Amino acid sequence: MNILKFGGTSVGSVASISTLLDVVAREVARGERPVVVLSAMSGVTNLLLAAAEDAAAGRPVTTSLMELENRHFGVVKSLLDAARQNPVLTRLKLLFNELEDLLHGIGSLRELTPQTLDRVLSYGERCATFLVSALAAGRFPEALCVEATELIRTDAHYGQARVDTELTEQLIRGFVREHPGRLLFVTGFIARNAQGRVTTLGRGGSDYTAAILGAALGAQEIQIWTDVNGMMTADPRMVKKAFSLPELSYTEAMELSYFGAKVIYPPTMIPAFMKRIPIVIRNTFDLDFAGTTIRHDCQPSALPIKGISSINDVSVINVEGSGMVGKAGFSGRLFSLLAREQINVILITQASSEHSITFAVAPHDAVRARELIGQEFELELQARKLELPGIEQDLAVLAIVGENMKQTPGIAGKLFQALGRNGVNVRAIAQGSSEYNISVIIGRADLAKALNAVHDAFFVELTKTLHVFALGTGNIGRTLLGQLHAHRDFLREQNGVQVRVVGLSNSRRMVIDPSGLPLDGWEAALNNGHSEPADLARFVARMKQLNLPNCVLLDNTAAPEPAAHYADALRHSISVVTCNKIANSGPYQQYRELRDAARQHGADFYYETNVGAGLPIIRTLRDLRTSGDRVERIEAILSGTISFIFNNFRGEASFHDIVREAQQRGYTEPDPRDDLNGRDFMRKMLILARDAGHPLEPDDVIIEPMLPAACLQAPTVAAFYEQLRAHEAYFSELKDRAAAAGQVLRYIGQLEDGRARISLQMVDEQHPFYQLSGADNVISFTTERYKERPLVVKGPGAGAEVTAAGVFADLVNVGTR
Ligand SMILES: NC(=O)c1ccc[n+]([C@@H]2O[C@H](COP(=O)([O-])OP(=O)(O)OC[C@H]3O[C@@H](n4cnc5c(N)ncnc54)[C@H](O)[C@@H]3O)[C@@H](O)[C@H]2O)c1
Ligand SMILES: N[C@@H](CCO)C(=O)O
Ligand code: NA
Repeated sequence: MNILKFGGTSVGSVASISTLLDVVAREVARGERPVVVLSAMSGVTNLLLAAAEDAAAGRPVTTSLMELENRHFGVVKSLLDAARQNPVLTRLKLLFNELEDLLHGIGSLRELTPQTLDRVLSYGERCATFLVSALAAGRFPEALCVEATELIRTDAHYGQARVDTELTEQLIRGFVREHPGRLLFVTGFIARNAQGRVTTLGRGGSDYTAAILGAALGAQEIQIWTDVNGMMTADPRMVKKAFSLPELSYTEAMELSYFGAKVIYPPTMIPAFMKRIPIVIRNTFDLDFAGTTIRHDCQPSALPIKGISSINDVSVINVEGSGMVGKAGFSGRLFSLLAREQINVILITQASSEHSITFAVAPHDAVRARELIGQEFELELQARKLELPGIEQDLAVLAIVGENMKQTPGIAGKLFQALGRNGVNVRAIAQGSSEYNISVIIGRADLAKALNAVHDAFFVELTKTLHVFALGTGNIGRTLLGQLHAHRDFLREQNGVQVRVVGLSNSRRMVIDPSGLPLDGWEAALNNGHSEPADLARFVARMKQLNLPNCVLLDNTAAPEPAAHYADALRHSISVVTCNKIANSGPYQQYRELRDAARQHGADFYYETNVGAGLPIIRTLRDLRTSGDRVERIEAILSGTISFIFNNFRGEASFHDIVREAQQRGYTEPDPRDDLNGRDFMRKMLILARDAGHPLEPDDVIIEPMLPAACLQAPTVAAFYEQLRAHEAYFSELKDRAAAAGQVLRYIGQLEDGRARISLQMVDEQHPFYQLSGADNVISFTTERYKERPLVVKGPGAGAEVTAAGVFADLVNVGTR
């Protein structure tokens, strides 16, 4: 035999009541005779409460009564043939008249006692249960409406009465024995005390009714029919990736539902828990969904946690002072006081120094709690042995829950790493030694970010989402977006990463969409009605304000402006990935500041493509240094453009045309003068020198120009190309001189003893840089370990595909090291 409990939304409409009856019919068809427990129609309890308060305040209640009548009558008229409506409407009308008299009584007395309120509220369940049983009678002639006042006996604690279990079980069994073969429709929530007065069972009371009935009758299963797909891994309104849990233990279900997940009210599970009756949470609006089963013998799960619960508004009170140290009974006094005054304490922590106790309460209790402490500890306060506590507001609780956490190291580490990396400050922590709940208090504004970050960290079989704010849609930017689009399935399946581009800007337009821009339709998005004129400061401000987890600022521009925002982003724990060299090659002070900000705020700052595009140069240098090696000398060709020029400047080709070709192939900077005047190379040498441990300033890198002065001074790109043409003779003379000596031209950078220089050289076959083609870069590191033969990295060092690929790799590595 099963207990089927239907919540307010399941009896809220004509459609849901029909479904409800189908569910009952399915059970009956299987030869079962379930007991059905019903809540009031959705909204009705609140309506009754408001009507009672109105009556007590002398306000009219006619509108409320009308609404009540309309809602119930509406269902009867839609679901019952006209011929059978009358007796049902009459009986309902009788109930409404009783209620009206009661409200008039309250109005005359101008008084609403808890006892009377329970009586008023009972009409919600009584009307709904009568209504549903009357509708059911058409399909099941054995249907019987039962008021739980006949079945459940409580004390006189109105509003939240305590059940006399023994007597109640006798009553229930007796009733069922006396009504063999009947299909019972029982009112949830209400009961009766020894004086015969109506009582209610408190919040979630109908679930409790179901559990009491289930326990008394030894039910096989208690089904709680609601309007959501069972219990989920986190609040689905805040965590889009939250998913329904197939199974939970009673403990886990209690831990999860104390916070947030109001699917089931925890105390209601106790009778079921005692008798080990599974509770199945089902969705009336999704019959195919199997639901969540709460049972004592769950299948073992590989996941360390079951879910993350949260309370999105709490206040914290921190009681501090020397008077507490080593003082037995202090916390006893404190918490008895709060208990006596009905202040619910959500979480408590005390450091072993005993110098302070922190506890969290609902915001509406905070001021009173503080006042009570002021009164209770007046003497200690006067003697300055205690400080009058302050109230910290706008806080939230996040808790990870699961029985598998027990005896498993690393869970807390993972939780705090996810929080720390995302810049979420933890204000207080609590974990019981039972080890199935770790709770942290954090700022309310960080809750959504924290929930998502922690969800990503623990449910690793799901994909992690990177939230990217990208600048630049030029040569590199658009190529990268194309690569991300082309590889999105691979990324998700192989790396468990989803890249969501939330913000995109070029120098003209920008667009921000927290749900993610289409990677293949970004051009349209950048120009449609949701986009706006580019405004970097606003873009960055929105990025910070959205406060998304695993957030990355991506700079694919060649502009100086974005660099000014890197440190700010890093300080907000937003990682920065850039192929733009400007930030790393400005004043040394700025270079340092960025690294400090990244380290202090747990964010990543990746810039592999600053040197040698996608070639692993920055990474190699870092690995050498972190493993204790010391770089003695670097020799390198780091201008892909110039490399391409010298590799192709042969025979009849003109210098001018080759430079143009390098630009067309996407090797050059947006302004090719930056390559040919050595500035781009200088930036790379500077970054390498700094990464090798030398605090150089830009002017410290000596550049021997490879162009005649007139070319260097050209005021525009067009003028620059004209000058190149005008100096063809100069270039071919250079080329011929090298050829005559059996050599080739190479523009080479050197770093030795902390000094960096770039110069034009002619090298012969013996030189390791002789053999190059295309836009190859080559770098040779001579170090303490690589002394006899240097470590050499060589390959294409410019071009959109290889550069975008390097940025891609940096992006995917965010948060992994
Ligand atoms: N070409 C290569 O092989 C290579 C290799 C390594 C690194 N890089 C670096 O890649 C970067 C981009 O080069 P590119 O060839 O794609 O340049 P590009 O000129 O083609 O594109 C630059 C983009 O940045 C945008 N932009 C400029 N200022 C902006 C601002 N303030 N806010 C937002 N967007 C802005 C422009 O609108 C454009 O979309 C440069 O820093 C370059 O040094 C290039
Ligand atoms: N313009 C650069 C691209 C790589 O940073 C070059 O030619 O090397
Ligand atoms: Na690189």
